[in-house]
Amino acid sequence: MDAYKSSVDFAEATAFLSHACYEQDKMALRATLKNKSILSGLLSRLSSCSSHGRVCVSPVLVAQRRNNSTSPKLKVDFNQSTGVAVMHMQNPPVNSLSLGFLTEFCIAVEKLEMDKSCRGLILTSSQPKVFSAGLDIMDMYGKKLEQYEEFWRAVQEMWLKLYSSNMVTIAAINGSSPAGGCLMSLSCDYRIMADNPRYSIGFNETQFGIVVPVWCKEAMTTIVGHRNTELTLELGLLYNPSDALKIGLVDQLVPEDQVLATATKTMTKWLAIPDHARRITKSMMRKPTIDKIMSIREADMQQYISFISKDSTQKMLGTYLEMLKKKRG
Ligand SMILES: CC/C=C\CCC/C=C/C(=O)SCCNC(=O)CCNC(=O)[C@H](O)C(C)(C)COP(=O)(O)OP(=O)(O)OC[C@H]1O[C@@H](n2cnc3c(N)ncnc32)[C@H](O)[C@@H]1OP(=O)(O)O
Repeated sequence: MDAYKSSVDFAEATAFLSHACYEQDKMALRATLKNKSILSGLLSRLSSCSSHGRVCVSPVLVAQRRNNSTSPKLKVDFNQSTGVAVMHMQNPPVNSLSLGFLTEFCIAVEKLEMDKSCRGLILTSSQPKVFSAGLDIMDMYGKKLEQYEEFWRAVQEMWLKLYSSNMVTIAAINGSSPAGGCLMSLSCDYRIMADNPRYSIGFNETQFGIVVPVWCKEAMTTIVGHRNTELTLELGLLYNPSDALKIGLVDQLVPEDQVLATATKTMTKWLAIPDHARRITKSMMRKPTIDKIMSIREADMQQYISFISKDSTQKMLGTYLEMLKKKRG
């Protein structure tokens, strides 16, 4: 129950935040989130429900839809005639999933989710050569415990929002997508990747001494099976696009300049299926994983905080950051 409530806390906050698109408002609301007494007041006004595995919030707190909204880290183009939104990630240089980015991302997905006319979401990158570099290591390095907690809650929420979305979700992977970037695309219904051997996708975490959360392992197993998950996660493997296709980590490869067009065409095919039947089926496939994750959400949080704040973990992250920076110098 606590785990469920926590999810609603963040969902409520993100829905509320969609009224307040600017930095000051976001900071104020984040502060509010930390204040349990205010939060419980807000919660009592919130009627929460769980439908087909998707956690949703009371429409009372949901903002009016605004089309083609532009925020600093995301650009959302919503075409009302097709019912498809294209979300361009634009968090330079490498679309790392920072707390700020994840907050905006959750708000944007929540807004689209609540808009009945939006049936499909294509996720892509505005950055050259990179879909997403994964979690922002700066948010996992040298921070206070409460900052680790806030960050991890946003990571969990990003995954839950995408994985449990009622919309058809397609990842148009137009660049490298390691670690958290791979997780983000794995949460979608379909993955189309640019056929460029310079790009890579997978989970490299163990290579620099960290471990993916159990829910990431679960989600990956449902897609590429136990053996491929075992090999990828233990060895920290990143695949080139053709190897990723072979193990089923992506569904289709296309020339780089056709990624978005193919995603749009594929979306039309998916949207030809009656929504209710597709949604119920999606829920049938994903709800067991979502339920499992919800039931361990707080334990997962504690495990993350204790792991990430260890001196040995911090030392390895520091070394990895140095290595990333030296690569350029
Ligand atoms: C119990 C559970 C515990 C823990 C679970 C945690 C699970 C963690 C998941 C993660 O996602 S951790 C992040 C893993 N990501 C990576 O390892 C990717 C690292 N980045 C790259 O490999 C490359 O940057 C690239 C994405 C392939 C792009 O290469 P490119 O040559 O185009 O860029 P460059 O490497 O020069 O980077 C530019 C700039 O960006 C900084 N950077 C890169 N990635 C990250 C990141 N993930 N977080 C923060 N910063 C990142 C890099 O240092 C450069 O910075 P600089 O300009 O200051 O030098």
